[in-house]
Amino acid sequence: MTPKDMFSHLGSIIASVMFVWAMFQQYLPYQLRSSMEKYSQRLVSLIYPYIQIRFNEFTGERLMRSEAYSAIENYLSTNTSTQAKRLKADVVKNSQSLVLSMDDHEEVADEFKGVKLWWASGKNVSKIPQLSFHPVSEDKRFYKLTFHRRHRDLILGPYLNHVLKEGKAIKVRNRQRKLYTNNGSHWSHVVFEHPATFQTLAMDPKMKKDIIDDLITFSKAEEFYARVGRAWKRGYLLYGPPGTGKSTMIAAMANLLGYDLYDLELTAVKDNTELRKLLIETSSKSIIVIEDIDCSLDLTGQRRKKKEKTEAEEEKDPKQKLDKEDKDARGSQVTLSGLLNFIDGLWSACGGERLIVFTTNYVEKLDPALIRKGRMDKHIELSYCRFEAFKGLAKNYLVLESHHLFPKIRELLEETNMTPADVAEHLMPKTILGDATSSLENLIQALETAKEEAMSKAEEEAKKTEQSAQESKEQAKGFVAEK
Ligand SMILES: Nc1ncnc2c1ncn2[C@@H]1O[C@H](COP(=O)(O)OP(=O)(O)OP(=O)(O)O)[C@@H](O)[C@H]1O
Repeated sequence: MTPKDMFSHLGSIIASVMFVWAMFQQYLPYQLRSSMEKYSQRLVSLIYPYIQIRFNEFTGERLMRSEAYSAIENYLSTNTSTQAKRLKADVVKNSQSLVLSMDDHEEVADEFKGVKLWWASGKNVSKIPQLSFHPVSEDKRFYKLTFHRRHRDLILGPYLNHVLKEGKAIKVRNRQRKLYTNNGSHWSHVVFEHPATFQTLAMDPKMKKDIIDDLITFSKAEEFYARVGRAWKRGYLLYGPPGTGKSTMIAAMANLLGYDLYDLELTAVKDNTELRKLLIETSSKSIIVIEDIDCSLDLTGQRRKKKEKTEAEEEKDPKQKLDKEDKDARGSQVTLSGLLNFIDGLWSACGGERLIVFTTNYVEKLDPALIRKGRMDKHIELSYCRFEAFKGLAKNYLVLESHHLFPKIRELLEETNMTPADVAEHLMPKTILGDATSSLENLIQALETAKEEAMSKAEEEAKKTEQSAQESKEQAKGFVAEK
């Protein structure tokens, strides 16, 4: 039989089937037709070895958009862009990127633990016009999952859990993140769009890797925390001089994990009750940040007095002086024990993962109770810029992996304390046409000046110490002579 004959044969079979189907539709009474359809479906399901599950887009009496449908949509968005031939693209509310999903009546295959299954998207067009106050589409969309019945337990249990979890995680990754700040006992938010990432953060690469690993392990450790009966939280203490990247690192953490940020201004919180209310309102997958914890909180139970801050410290960090004066003027009765209570106890009342990050410029001033392990699990020192961190900055700012001025810079950075913020400032091109060499020369000059200043300061201090030692020696001599 030639292919042409085959097609004409097939054509006549289709024509006969269509004819029988038309007769069936037209002449059989409705009741007989529906019971025939019912029994034929039962017969097919006896022979047909596949199970099908349908997930409708809208469910319930009030026709709410189904969470399962939207999780599946997100889950399939990763598969569809590579497999499906017809895709739909949309900007979903609160999402930061275009979401691709398969178009109606498309099918994609998936595999789970060696088992193959199929997802198909479908649409029933409603024939009856609907009157509803709810945002109901007239087209009823659904996903249909098909799999062999011998894999029933695997698919209905672990696979569907995996799809829902993964789908929700994709949604979280794609959503627009928010930066919350508290105004008294209320949070208000803006869209969080800080460009800092761990890639742009200049620090020792080993230390950086260690922090990234720690964060990722934490974010995937839901089962572990549930098994050992601990609240899913982790505390980080970031300390180091101003301009060493503490705030930048927090932004990089939020970007890495896709978490929201809650910037908690403790001095604006009236008391422990208000603090509890604010913290309970934080959502899961968030980082709660308390910056400059040493200035925000009275570590002894009473507000600190201005004079406690030595002049030298204030000179070193004028921002803190201003902050503190401002805070003293407003006042807050949040106590250390209130904060500790929350960190220890109340976490358990809130589900989901949370990171709490404290920052300080003066770690030695913090009450040991606040930073002991278990409360602040990881202490991270952000320090002056050394050569490894500089290489990161040079790569980001100047797109340079090496340069003949690098050895000189290495030498100077080992001898001089300059913050990454200052180094970065010198690497910024001064003119649009500024080249890398002139930026590096600028930096060398700044480092040499800083080195000279540090040396003359040290000399001055040595002189002062010698002078006061001399004075006390003479005083002692006079005292002995008087006697
Ligand atoms: N390690 C770093 N890598 C890249 N850029 C940095 C780093 N440290 C600081 N910077 C740059 O310097 C600026 C100030 O840094 P940042 O605010 O993160 O410092 P900080 O330690 O939080 O200071 P403060 O204690 O005053 O709040 C940032 O905008 C960032 O561009």
